[in-house]
Amino acid sequence: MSSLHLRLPATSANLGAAFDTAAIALTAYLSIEAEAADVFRIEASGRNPEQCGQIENNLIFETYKSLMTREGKIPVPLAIRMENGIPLGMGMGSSAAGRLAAIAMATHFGGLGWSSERILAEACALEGHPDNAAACWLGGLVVASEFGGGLHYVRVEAPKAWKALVVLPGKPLATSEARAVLPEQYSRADVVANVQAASLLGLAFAQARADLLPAAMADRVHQPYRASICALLPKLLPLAGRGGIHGVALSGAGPAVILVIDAAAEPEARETLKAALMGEEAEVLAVNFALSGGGFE
Ligand SMILES: Nc1ncnc2c1ncn2[C@@H]1O[C@H](COP(=O)(O)OP(=O)(O)O)[C@@H](O)[C@H]1O
Ligand SMILES: N[C@@H](CCOP(=O)(O)O)C(=O)O
Repeated sequence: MSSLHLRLPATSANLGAAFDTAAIALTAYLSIEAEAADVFRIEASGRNPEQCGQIENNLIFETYKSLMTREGKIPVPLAIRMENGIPLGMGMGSSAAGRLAAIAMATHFGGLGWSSERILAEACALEGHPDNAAACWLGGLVVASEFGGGLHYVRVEAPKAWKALVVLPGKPLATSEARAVLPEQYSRADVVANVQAASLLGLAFAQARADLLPAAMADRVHQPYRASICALLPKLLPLAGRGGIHGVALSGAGPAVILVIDAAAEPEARETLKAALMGEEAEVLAVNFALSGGGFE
């Protein structure tokens, strides 16, 4: 059987108000070369190589095996060579990329015949929200809805003049933990504020309206509750609209924070960021917005 090569981008979900709805693909990648083998093997390099290289309880192998079994196939053991550019547990969509890789491998090695749309739908179901998986598979900025049990989405390309600085703290945070702090109910004022911001967001990206980003990336649904477990967020939120930085939001469920900046103003944005960090240890990852996702067909 032929080998399978996959290249899946990191994603930053929510972008503030578009909680569980929008995400943007970034130019940091999970690359995988997989082939049928006698036993399961992984050779991992890049970020978090120990965790990525574990055979037991590995998200990718577990997802692959459970899908194959569910579809009545014997899970063919796989040998994987992985180069991982997506930090795990930082809010950059590593689990969405990993799950999509597993589903694509089950499709290929199990001969499932699933379309690209079906692969994406399976990933959204496993993730429990469609944002990261849709942007990872399709590229660009994707707004997705699960209205009526189906997946509905639209994709736009981010303005070429914009890029992002993703600010990573030292310790990861599991998405499940960051979801557990959210309330079950919200006031009408909070919901209206988020509908306004999220509606602006898509149009601000589509029309390159950097002036709208401070308002379009404001959020009252998840960030206020996650601020206590994502220490960089309250420090960096006030930078929106200042010193070359257009908008600021928690990246996905955190703990990383994404700054949308003018590419031409990167040195100024870095200076503004450095001053706000006040010597606090953080890695700054500069990325462009990825136009292509990992999907095939
Ligand atoms: N390349 C990978 N290889 C193995 N496991 C992975 C990989 N990427 C993600 N994971 C699993 O997903 C977890 C992170 O998922 P999650 O908490 O949703 O954070 P995020 O998606 O923001 O990185 C990791 O702790 C690990 O269990
Ligand atoms: N909408 C989700 C996004 C989670 O993204 P991740 O990259 O942190 O897995 C949420 O905010 O919980």
